[in-house]
Amino acid sequence: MLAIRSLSNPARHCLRAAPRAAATWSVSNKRFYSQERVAKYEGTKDSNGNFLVSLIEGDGIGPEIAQSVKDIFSAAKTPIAWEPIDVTPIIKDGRTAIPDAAIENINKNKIALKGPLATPVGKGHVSLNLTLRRTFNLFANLRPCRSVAGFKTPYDGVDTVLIRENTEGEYSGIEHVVVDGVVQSIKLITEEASERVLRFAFQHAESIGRTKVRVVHKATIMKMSDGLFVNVAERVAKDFPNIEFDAELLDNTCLKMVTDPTPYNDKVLVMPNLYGDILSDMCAGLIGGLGLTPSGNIGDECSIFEAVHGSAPDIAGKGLANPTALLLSSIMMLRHMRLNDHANKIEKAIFDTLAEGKALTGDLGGKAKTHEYAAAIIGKL
Ligand SMILES: NC(=O)C1=CN([C@@H]2O[C@H](COP(=O)(O)OP(=O)(O)OC[C@H]3O[C@@H](n4cnc5c(N)ncnc54)[C@H](O)[C@@H]3O)[C@@H](O)[C@H]2O)C=CC1
Ligand SMILES: O=C(O)CCC(=O)C(=O)O
Repeated sequence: MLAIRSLSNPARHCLRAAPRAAATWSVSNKRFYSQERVAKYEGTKDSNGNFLVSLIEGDGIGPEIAQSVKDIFSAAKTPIAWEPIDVTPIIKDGRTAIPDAAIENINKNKIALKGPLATPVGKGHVSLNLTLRRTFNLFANLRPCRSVAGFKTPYDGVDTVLIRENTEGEYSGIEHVVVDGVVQSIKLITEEASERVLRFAFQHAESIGRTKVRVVHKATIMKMSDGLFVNVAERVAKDFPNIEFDAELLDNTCLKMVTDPTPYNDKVLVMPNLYGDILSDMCAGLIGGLGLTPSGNIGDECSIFEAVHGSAPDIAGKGLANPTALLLSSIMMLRHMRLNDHANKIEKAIFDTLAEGKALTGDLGGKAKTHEYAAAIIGKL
């Protein structure tokens, strides 16, 4: 019997908020969301007609790579006005929370760009990255990963698209001590959150012209939690007859991807939270590292774009960081805002700079400092 009284406040809240998940293990036919359910951006503008975007510079290398984005956007005359916000955590009702002013700002602008936020290991405040995703119900984490033309790695032609459930699963943060020396961490999977991210995955496949969706899971072991995720996937797939659907065990996916990732180039992969976190770092390794991979946290009301990587404390403050991942995240953001011409222009300058290879940062084998690489991109706009 689960000792709910011994749980922390957030854990009690989560369990109470999800009674259906605990009680219902078979999948009903109920539709939570229509097929047309897609995140839409309707932005706010300042008096100069620029779109207002909330900016969280983040920790470690965050301010350095955010500076590159600001410089390049400014040089490219992108119609964006940044509103810097402070997400230093506060304690509200006994839980770690984002300050009200930051929440109001993101709710107003509907869109944010975020640098990495550091989380203490094994102690201290809960992850602010996860708190932001939950606060704004950013249910899908879209993580594309594509080989950079002209930059050679052992893998050619990688083009994976990974979608990660972003609000629950192994990252629900429900943990407690059962007795001394025994702790329990709960993986919470709900039919509702599974359906919304799975539906998003099928819709995304359609929107980018991919004909296959593959769910990645371990329902052989986690029969109820991953089993529910896979069951919902099978049901949602029926609404997308033009998309081929199948399922694969996570360990098999890892093996196959590091052997030859190209068979994944025609698919959208969708999976529970933790698997997506790990697999997306692995994909980054295939194309040259974390300095290159972007992501978008997509919700119905707001969306927050960020690099896949963290705060890189080992290189922070030295001007060595590669800003490409945050830059490509900001390109995803511009496309989400339907500013495609601006996105295309900056993206071309980034890829031309990488292909030329004269001003690469250290992680890509070059000697350029962050600002020198950014200057090279500006020179190609
Ligand atoms: N979404 C987020 O904000 C994330 C935050 N984190 C946080 O970041 C902190 C550090 O975590 P780590 O495990 O060290 O992972 P990390 O992603 O910060 O760094 C891993 C390795 O990749 C390198 N790297 C990462 N980004 C780079 C870039 N842009 N340019 C060049 N090299 C780069 C680092 O130098 C390091 O060697 C932790 O506090 C963690 O909680 C970690 C992952 C995601
Ligand atoms: O919040 C963190 O500390 C890391 C989270 C993370 O790696 C991610 O979810 O992308």
